[in-house]
Amino acid sequence: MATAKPLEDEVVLDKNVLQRHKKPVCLIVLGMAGSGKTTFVQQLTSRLHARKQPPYVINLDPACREVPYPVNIDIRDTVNYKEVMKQYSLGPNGGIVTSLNLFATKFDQVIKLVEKRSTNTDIAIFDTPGQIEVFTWSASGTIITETLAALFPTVVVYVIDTVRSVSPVTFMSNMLYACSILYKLRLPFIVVMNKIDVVRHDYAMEWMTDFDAFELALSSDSSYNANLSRSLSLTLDEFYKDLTAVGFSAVTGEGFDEFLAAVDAAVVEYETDYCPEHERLQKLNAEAHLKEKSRQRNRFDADFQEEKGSLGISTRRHLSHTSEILLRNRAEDDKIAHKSFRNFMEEQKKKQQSKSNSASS
Ligand SMILES: Nc1nc2c(ncn2[C@@H]2O[C@H](COP(=O)(O)OP(=O)(O)OP(=O)(O)O)[C@@H](O)[C@H]2O)c(=O)[nH]1
Repeated sequence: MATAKPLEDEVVLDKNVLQRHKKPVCLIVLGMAGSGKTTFVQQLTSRLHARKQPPYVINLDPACREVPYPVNIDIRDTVNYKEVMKQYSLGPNGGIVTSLNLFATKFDQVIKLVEKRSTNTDIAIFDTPGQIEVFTWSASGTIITETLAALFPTVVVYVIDTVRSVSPVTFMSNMLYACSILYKLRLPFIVVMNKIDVVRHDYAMEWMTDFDAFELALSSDSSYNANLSRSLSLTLDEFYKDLTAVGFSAVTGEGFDEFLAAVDAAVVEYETDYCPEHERLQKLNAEAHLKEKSRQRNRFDADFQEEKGSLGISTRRHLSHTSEILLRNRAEDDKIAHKSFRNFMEEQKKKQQSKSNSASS
């Protein structure tokens, strides 16, 4: 398992993280409700401000009552979550999803604003809704994450409550969730073990590196959940190996330097692993798109040729039939016109004759 080592010289760290990129590093903060995401963002923001490196902060939680940090973009200024619930007759979670969807349609404007700050902001922080699945498994969450990752160095920060995770089964649930997000987003990932001012995170670090220690923690539990956690722990071994985890206290700020070092390493990972993979996938997508386009064109051409053949005969038949009718109609019309003209002339003749008869008598 990778743990970020705090650098001794803070100035060197700042140069590494903050000067290598012309674009800000985007941190997407995720975590279960109550894990401490908002307090974490608050702590991070105030420390960065104290260093005269104010971050650009975006709140993506439409349902939060108040934001305890200076926020640059707030979803609540764009979407009224309660109004959305009322208008679409939705419950709280549906309201959050729909609000996020509405906000995602304007995300290009957020991107422009973050880009504008590129010269004087090194970190952009995105605080997400407490209902984690609303962001991680929604279309808007995916759109937001993928758009950011395509344009900026982007890192997922997964906040875990160290106090609640002392139970091995809860710890395993949290890790499974982290694993599923990592494999879904495939972005550099940092696990922040929060609240270390209450419970140190050493136990969790040990469980991730030593299966026997985790097994021992579960030994008194013979429930189905415990057995499942035991076998899952073996399965997650590979995941743990590449995972970066840092202890943090969102209340005291302990772990801040270690966290920044982890961000620095994650940005390198973004450049060396994510970007080439992203480009490779984009190339593959473009190739597949071209292939599909040419397949459709060939199919259209083939269908057109086929139709042209059969349509030619029927069209000719149709045309000759139509012209026959037209010719027949015109002849009929001529006949009628001719007859009525003859009648008219006859009548005129009769009128003329009767006039001359009366004049002579
Ligand atoms: N002792 C201690 N308490 C913390 C820490 N971080 C957060 N808390 C407390 O944990 C509770 C939840 O914190 P929040 O920051 O609101 O958590 P959240 O994940 O944003 O919660 P949601 O918005 O519901 O998702 C609050 O009472 C915080 O004061 C920490 O590092 N140490």
